[in-house]
Amino acid sequence: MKLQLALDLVNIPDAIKLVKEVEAFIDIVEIGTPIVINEGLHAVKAIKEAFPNLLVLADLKIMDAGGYEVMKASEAGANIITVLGASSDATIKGAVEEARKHGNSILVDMINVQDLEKRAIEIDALGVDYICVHTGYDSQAAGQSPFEELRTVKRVVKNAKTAVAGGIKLSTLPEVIQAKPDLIIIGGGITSQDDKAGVAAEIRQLINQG
Ligand SMILES: O=C([C@H](O)CO)[C@H](O)[C@H](O)COP(=O)(O)O
Repeated sequence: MKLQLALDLVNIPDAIKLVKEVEAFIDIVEIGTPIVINEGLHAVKAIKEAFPNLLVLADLKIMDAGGYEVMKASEAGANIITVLGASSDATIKGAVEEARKHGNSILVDMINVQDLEKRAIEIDALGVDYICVHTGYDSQAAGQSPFEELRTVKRVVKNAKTAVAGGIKLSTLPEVIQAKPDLIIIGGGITSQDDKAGVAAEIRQLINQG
């Protein structure tokens, strides 16, 4: 199980400062959608240059023009790029094809997909690297969590790795670990804590214990 730190509500200098605090405990840094909106792909480039040994995920949530947008993110230094599960098969196939040219990976974000089981099976056949269940901020605010959806994708996905995101914190991590996803994505559960390094270390320890 790998750990991805999601950075969403920071600018580039604060993102670098934050990653420095926890870099020993994480595998992947996510440049979240809000950062990309604020700073563009420069944020991906800056983080990759500052932390060449960490994998960088660009959370573009691509919905169309899969090949082109994956190309631009790859040129900026991203190792993993996100595409929405609700996008067309053609978009997902284009994204995968382009990612392969750069030795990169595609994570499909299943946020708000209505028939999760059916779409996960379809997407699993398209050769993507990760299928990620995700309860977005707005659904988290309405009291939702991604744990049941994680169990669904773990049951039906046979080829891709599985990932989970959406409000995960230290107290809910054991339930997530029990389902054994390949990738656990945590944003606010680390970034909004006073002792970020301490919490990240505890999270890493729990994940390592599996
Ligand atoms: O993808 C995300 C969200 O849609 C904002 O872009 C977050 O990175 C993801 O939800 C993880 O963050 P937390 O929910 O704070 O753990």
